[in-house]
Amino acid sequence: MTTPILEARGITKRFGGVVAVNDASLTVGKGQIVGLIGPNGSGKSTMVNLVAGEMMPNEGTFLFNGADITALPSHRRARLGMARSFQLLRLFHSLSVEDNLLLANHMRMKASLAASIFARGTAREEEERARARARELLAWFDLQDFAERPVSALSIGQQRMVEIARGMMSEPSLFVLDEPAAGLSPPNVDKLIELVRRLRDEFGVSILLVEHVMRVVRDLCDHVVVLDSGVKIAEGAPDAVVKDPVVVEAYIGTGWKRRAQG
Ligand SMILES: Nc1ncnc2c1ncn2[C@@H]1O[C@H](COP(=O)(O)OP(=O)(O)OP(=O)(O)O)[C@@H](O)[C@H]1O
Repeated sequence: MTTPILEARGITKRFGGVVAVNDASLTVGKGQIVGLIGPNGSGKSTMVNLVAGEMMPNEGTFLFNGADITALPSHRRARLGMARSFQLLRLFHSLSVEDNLLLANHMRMKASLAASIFARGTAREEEERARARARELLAWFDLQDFAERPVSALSIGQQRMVEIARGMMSEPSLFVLDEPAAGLSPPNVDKLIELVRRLRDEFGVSILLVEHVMRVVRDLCDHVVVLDSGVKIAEGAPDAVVKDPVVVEAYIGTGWKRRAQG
């Protein structure tokens, strides 16, 4: 295991009587792609929201690069180097692709406006730097021909790329991807796999990946954590984890063991 970039230790989150995440721990090593899987309602989205700081756990600790970030809200975590994508894309559909990237940067700047202006020159210089970075990223994502088009004119596969490109504007060291393959056609799933691998290899971004599409998990992940009813029931290498009887039973939920035992 490489040095951890993210450690979730003993995380519990309750919603009234529902324990959505129950004393769960996971670690993402620097440069790793770690998968978070589990049946519907097992607590994956809740864990992602907790990691991103959009909600607070009832118990447990989050460490980012060894520092305790448990009490930090999402914008502070973003400034430390965390980005996330959303299951339901959060793009501005009537704005151009490039403006979506610039707006992400603008919102981040606003959170630390004075600091960024005094430390890094004028707002105009900052804006120009952001535009150059947006163009570089759009080229990297092979979206340069769509820069001026409204997001609404793009396919769902392209929109997912735009959302990931937008997250990359802040030069994150950890990217949390929430079901990036949902709704994609098989060729677009292939493209996504290739792109996520390149994100890690070329930018050195560590990735926490929530995904239902097992091909993506098996192809990409160095390590997989499985939740069921909020509890971590297994973790390990993807090929071993998907064959683990405990995991199979959690997914099919029909007690195949009972049948096997007669
Ligand atoms: N805001 C909330 N208020 C009350 N209960 C919630 C809330 N968010 C999630 N839950 C409950 O917590 C449990 C875990 O839900 P969560 O959405 O995290 O699961 P999931 O693994 O992401 O599911 P899916 O794969 O369907 O997206 C479920 O029982 C869900 O109903």
